[in-house]
Amino acid sequence: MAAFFVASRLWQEAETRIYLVKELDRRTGQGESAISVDDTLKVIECRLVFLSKISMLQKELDEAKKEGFVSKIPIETKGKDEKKKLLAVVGILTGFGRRHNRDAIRKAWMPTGTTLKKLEVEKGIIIRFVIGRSSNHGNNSDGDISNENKRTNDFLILNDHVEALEAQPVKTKLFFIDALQHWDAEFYVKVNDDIYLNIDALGAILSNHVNTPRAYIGCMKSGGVFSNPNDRWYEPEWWKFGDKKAYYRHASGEIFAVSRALAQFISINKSILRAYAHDDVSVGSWFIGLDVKHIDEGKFCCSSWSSGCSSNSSLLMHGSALANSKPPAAVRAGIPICFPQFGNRGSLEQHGFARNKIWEIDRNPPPLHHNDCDGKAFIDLLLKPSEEDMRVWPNRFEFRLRVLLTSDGTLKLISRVRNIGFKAFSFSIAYHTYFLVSDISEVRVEGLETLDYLDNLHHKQRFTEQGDALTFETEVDRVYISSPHMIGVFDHEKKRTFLIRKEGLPDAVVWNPWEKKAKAITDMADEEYRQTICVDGAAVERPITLKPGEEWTGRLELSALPSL
Ligand SMILES: O=P(O)(O)OC[C@H]1O[C@@H](O)[C@H](O)[C@@H](O)[C@@H]1O
Repeated sequence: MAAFFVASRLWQEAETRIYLVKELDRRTGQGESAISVDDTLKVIECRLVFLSKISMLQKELDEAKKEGFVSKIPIETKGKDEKKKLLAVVGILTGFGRRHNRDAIRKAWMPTGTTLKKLEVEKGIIIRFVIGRSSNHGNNSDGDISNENKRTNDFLILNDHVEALEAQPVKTKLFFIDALQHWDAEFYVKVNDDIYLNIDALGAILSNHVNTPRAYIGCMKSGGVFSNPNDRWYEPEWWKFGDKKAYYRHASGEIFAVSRALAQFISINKSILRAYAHDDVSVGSWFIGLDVKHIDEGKFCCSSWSSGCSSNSSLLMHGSALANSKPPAAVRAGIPICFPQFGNRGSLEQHGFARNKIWEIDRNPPPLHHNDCDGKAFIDLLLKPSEEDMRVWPNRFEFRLRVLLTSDGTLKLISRVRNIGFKAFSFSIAYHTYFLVSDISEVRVEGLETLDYLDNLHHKQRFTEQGDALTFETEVDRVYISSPHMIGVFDHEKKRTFLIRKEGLPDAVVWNPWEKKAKAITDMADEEYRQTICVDGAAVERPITLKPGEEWTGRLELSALPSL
């Protein structure tokens, strides 16, 4: 075979040489060429080598395409340059049972309707909820999303993706691929559907990195791999992470951005990119070995008041409140539990008796939902009615409260009230949460716009909130009815947002006593009303009724994030 190749090559060369000599003579009319025949042969040799290299490369390219290493779709450049490139596509990964979260996000930070379009045109930022299909295509869940989208027009539906909790890494991958196909942007940003985002600030951060090649921006972390199946972040393939079981550097999953080049890399290599149990770790793994610029952006460190995003974040514990309070007595600080009555809506003492009691430690609580076990630091408390309580409120109950601090700094309070008596009873409840703010005039509460509220300062009359967001210039004491699951308390001066997430607590109480009332409150210094805002997850307007043996659960989650 090799001999045949050499012989035929020599024959070709001899033939070419004779042809060339004749051709050169003809063109120059001279007996000798200005370029020697040998030189010309070198040029031809070169050309032949090039041609064969090109054909080899073409073959390799075809193979690579088959393997999925390179895109099969030619990258269109024509036409796209004429359009202005977008700054970012923000995908909020959501699910079928998450309608409340979406509504809360629409109310809290995501523009809707024409404002969404305006954001796109003026700031080059596209925002969409990202969702797949149900396993049983066309069922109610898909129909509900289609209907919601007809109204809101703010979804990116991944038709090739089947929704499942464990499929989040694949969904994140598909988001990048789909978003890239739809929009040509500098960055593609993935966010969870339970975070608060300041769009302007996001735009500013991303604009700073437009010229950074292959940027991967997020709250960068590494740390130990969770190898215990009971951990929320359990990684079944923990053994792949070496003896030290430590993650490589990756951006925390709540929010992170990748530049267009990285999104393209993901799109091209989709079939060979490995998905681990969680999307943040998976994305980090895809970039190992690439020349990627990991940008640690502290402002992306959401939901964490422990990991540097807000060093002095805390719930309100005024010095004066602590100094003056002597248990058992209500503290106007922290999170007193108002139970079984809210305010003076009943015959009991103001806010019920639970906040004035010493609760016992519950050493053996009945099991909780696994999502309520994701913190290493927690305490279980138990309140049972005393004889004195039974005299004023003759209902037999057990109130179990788990107070839990998750590893990402979220404070969770999970209440379970069980009727252990023989007759039904009704109760109201509020987590009377005191937040520490820089100055009440710098504070804005979002998520309550357009809602109806009962105004405690006007005989509990019903009004409708008119403003875009709630700001404070005077005393406020209101119960907002049927409020969203998520409410944001913004502190402009501190550039910090408290995020309140609640379940089983349809109402939200907002209270600031203002100057005059503050002076009358013994455990609040005269000026402390300025640093105080209470926003409570509550069930007030419609008390909760429990029949014998029934149990009610209510959850409150508080996190502090930097307002970008
Ligand atoms: O002084 P207390 O009993 O702790 O209550 C403080 C305030 O708590 C709020 O939740 C009520 O809506 C207000 O009416 C009340 O004044």
